[in-house]
Amino acid sequence: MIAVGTKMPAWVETGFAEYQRRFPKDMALELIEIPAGKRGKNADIKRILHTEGEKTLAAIPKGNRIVTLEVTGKPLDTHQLAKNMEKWQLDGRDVSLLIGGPEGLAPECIAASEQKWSLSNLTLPHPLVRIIVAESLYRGWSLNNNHPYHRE
Ligand SMILES: C[S@@+](CC[C@H](N)C(=O)[O-])C[C@H]1O[C@@H](n2cnc3c(N)ncnc32)[C@H](O)[C@@H]1O
Repeated sequence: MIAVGTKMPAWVETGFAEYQRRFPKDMALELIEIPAGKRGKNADIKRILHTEGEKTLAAIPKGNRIVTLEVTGKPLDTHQLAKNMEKWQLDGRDVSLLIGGPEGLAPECIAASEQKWSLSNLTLPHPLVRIIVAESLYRGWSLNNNHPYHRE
């Protein structure tokens, strides 16, 4: 997971860590935080987004599948997500899940995206998105591995 924003409040760190620690070693969830640009009164948001986008793209290991979290992306229920995860695993490439900052992802990140995943029609705060994505992936893993965490 590559997410814009650092120094998250304790509840975000705790919530994310709670799911991150559950992943098995062969499907580890790693978090790379990209510092958000300073959004002062006369901030040039376009330039800030561009810088965040460049840093985000630079953080993606070569050859990774790029999946962007976007409100306007494709919604996936838990079974569809689990199937996607199986496909990702069979394909063999690691997956970089990109989460934007206050104004969203930079156009260059959206252009590089191979798959756009929407969690809801609601615009969610980016700190919360990390936790929801971690939990959803863990639930997908539990479904694929007959782990009792996911119940119908
Ligand atoms: C506060 S939102 C950005 C809002 C911005 N106006 C936009 O439309 O992208 C910050 C980031 O959280 C993620 N995000 C927020 N809501 C989401 C949703 N419903 N589905 C998927 N990702 C979401 C996206 O990666 C977004 O770039």
